[in-house]
Amino acid sequence: MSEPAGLPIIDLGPARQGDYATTGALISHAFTTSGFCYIRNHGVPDATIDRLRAEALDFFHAPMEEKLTCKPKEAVRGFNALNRTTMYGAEQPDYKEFFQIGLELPADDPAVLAGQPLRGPNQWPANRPAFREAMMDYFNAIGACGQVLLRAVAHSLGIAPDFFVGKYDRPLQRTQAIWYPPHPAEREKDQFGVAPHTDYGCITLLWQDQTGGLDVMGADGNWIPAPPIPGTLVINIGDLLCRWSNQRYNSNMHRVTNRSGKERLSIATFYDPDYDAIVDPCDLNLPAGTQPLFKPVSAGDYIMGRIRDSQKPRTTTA
Ligand SMILES: O=C(O)CCC(=O)C(=O)O
Ligand SMILES: [Fe+2]
Repeated sequence: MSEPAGLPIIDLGPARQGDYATTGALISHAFTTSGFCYIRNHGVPDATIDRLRAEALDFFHAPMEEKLTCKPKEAVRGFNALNRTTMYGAEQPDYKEFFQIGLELPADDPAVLAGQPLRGPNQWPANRPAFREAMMDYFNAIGACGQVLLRAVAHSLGIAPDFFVGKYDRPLQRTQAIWYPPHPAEREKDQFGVAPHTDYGCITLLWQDQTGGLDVMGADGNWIPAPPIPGTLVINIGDLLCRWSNQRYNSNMHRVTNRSGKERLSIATFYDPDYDAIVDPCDLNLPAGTQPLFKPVSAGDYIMGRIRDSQKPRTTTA
């Protein structure tokens, strides 16, 4: 398939071999314009994706009582039923279910004991070892891809290739299997799977099934479809990397609708740094004479603030 307008398909192969220059230049172009690109040769095996897809669908098709046994104890891990999140300014909560994991830490890990947000053991369903294995396999494989991307991004900003990976010792990686039932006909007009939003963190890596439904904001204010392209992932940057780069990189609006009449599955990974990583534009090779637009902030505090905001109860007009 050819490239959708404005959304280049970038080969990650050279970067996986340690050549960040070619990939870095292409990434820099994509991130300074639409903020989105596709990548191929991403290194996540097809078998890893296929297995997770099958296991995740099986889980989402299970009775609600079973899914609710892994209701999140804290903000992020486990099963989230329909309507759990609302994007800022949206009229309706998002019409999606999702199951989310993060870095697996034991209950007696010091960060967990200290009550650090976004840390903890994952909430797994009791009798689904294959789902658990498939999620963990994917989590590790997509994390490895994220590391390569971080090196290419660092190169593209003119800083040492290891700058970001040095801040991803115990990353706040959140991987979600997201299930979008078809929108109910009576709510089609104002209903989104995910309402228009920008992502919160640094880099998002997305696999999507063949259904379609993701749109990205074009420079002219019109939505550009970002259809599934076999063998690729969709990559975009979030608000934290936009801030870190002093707005050289664009964290762009996007949305999901599912009017296909069928279910849609995607697997999104928000690949973000250590909780205490300090995000300071001054560390990212600011061009001479440029003033930082943002004060330093801790990655975890920033992301947690955004997650809490998305989960606030809202009065809806519908
Ligand atoms: O499911 C998708 O295609 C995108 C989801 C998304 O944008 C998000 O969860 O932030
Ligand atoms: Fe998003």
